[in-house]
Amino acid sequence: MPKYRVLVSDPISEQGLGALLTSPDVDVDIQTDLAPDELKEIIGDYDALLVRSQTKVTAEIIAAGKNLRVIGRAGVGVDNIDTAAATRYGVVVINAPDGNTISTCEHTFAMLMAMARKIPQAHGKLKAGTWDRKSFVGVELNGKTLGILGFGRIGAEVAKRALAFNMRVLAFDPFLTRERAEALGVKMSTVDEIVENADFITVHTPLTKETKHLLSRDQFARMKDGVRLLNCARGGIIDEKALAEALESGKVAAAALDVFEEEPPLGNPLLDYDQVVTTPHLGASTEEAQINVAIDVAAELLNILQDKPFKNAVNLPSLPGDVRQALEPYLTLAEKLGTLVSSLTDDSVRRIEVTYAGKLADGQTEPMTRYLLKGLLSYHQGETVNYVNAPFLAEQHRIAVEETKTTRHHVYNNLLHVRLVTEGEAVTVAGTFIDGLGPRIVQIGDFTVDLAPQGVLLMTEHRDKPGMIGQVGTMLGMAEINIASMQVGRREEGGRALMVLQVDKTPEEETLRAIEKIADITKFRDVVL
Ligand SMILES: NC(=O)c1ccc[n+]([C@@H]2O[C@H](COP(=O)([O-])OP(=O)(O)OC[C@H]3O[C@@H](n4cnc5c(N)ncnc54)[C@H](O)[C@@H]3O)[C@@H](O)[C@H]2O)c1
Ligand SMILES: O=C(O)[C@H](O)COP(=O)(O)O
Repeated sequence: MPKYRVLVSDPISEQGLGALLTSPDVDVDIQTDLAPDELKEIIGDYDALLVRSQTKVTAEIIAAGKNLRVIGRAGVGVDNIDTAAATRYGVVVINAPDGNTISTCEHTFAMLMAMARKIPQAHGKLKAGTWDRKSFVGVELNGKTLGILGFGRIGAEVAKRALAFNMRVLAFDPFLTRERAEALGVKMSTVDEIVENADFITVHTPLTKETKHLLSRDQFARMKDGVRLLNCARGGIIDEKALAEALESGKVAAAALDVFEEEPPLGNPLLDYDQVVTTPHLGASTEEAQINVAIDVAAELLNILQDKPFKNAVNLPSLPGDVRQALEPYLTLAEKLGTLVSSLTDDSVRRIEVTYAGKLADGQTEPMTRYLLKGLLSYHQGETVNYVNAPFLAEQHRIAVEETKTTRHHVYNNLLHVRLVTEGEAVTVAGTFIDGLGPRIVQIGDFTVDLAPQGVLLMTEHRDKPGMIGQVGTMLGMAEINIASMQVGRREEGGRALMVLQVDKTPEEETLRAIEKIADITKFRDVVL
């Protein structure tokens, strides 16, 4: 009996989806002609949704996906998915960023050459019966300058091919370093330098607030006369109205467009220009790319559904496999400490102060804080909290999160110390990971303890006096609750003391309340870790 239901709502290579289609854990439904309302109506039945760029995964659809855990995009761009809404609802969004790089780069190059040599126009005329050689004089790429805006996977591949054609390549990307540019034989440039010096300009950025209309009237005015532009990334990076004007004036000699601000671009005036070479968003449309992206997204989707590590999440920081493996024990520890510290107070949380000490301070701490918040919030909010939405929910509850790192600790080689501050009190816990022993809780309040963070914990704060352990033990015995381990500590003889019992199952409410009422018990808590 399959455990998970996956809906595929866009055409995705079935060959590539093999891992999902053959998994006994998964039931896959392929329905590629759903209207938005139909999708909204059925999405509640599925654990995962798999799309390309056609399906608009809106906040409304995500909200209706009561069981939705993951949205997979068989491709790069996730602009058709409301990722902010997915984060709010705790849904992981994954993509397949590598599988269509070469296809899109080759398509860009095909468009570049088709535009330079007017191949589609000549082809159309000849097919229509006219042998016209004088209207289709093109330009060479040899010796020309290509400007690349966005030097990620596709941009860098385009550069390699342009260099092979003896073009000079100028590149701008906020993450491009001089060393990498030099190693690849391209000149690191500013947007202005590209705009003013390039004969051809191609864009390979995502569409964001910053890249929307990256090339617009201002830039066109400063371009070389007769410049040629390409967009095989996302409609809207080049301002379409400004482009039409520049084509009209002759400032831009030609454009090659695979993507549009509105798709399909019905009635878009750009289609009327003879100088515009165009394709209907075909960058990733090769047999190879479609199989690759489907294989990648199917494998990741399966990993997520089966609670295995995954790497291509768009709304979660990605961790390389070895980093994740090294962090794994601390992630569990952090989550358990979050739950434990939450169980120590009834007040509403204002601030959480996390200190990473010793070895822990050297590496990435964000994932541990994320797991800590998940443990902390799910103590009160249960399963609605997960690793995706925990930081968002903490922010929504106005819980300030403060992280401190200190590379040394006088006792432990690594220590995760958590102080939770409420309106009226502050509670503290700490844990460590000891090789060969595993994760340990080493502090509760101001008491030193040594406990494995697991199972049912009963914790009392009481006055140190004879008979306290006996009374609690007797009550548990009467309720047939077995005690697996016990820790006691005190500040001083006759002063405040702590007792932590690890028991085999959670006692009935009646037993818990009876223990709470024992004279001289000042605080009693139970928690499942
Ligand atoms: N036409 C298609 O069918 C098709 C296929 C695949 C990808 N794409 C699109 O191509 C684009 C690039 O894909 P990729 O796989 O190379 O992505 P990528 O993430 O590897 O590269 C994008 C690069 O753009 C850079 N960038 C972001 N903001 C920038 C800015 N303001 N100025 C300059 N650079 C900026 C980023 O730093 C990054 O290096 C995306 O928009 C993707 O959706 C289109
Ligand atoms: O971002 C992408 O991967 C491309 O735009 C491909 O989109 P498609 O899967 O709809 O062809």
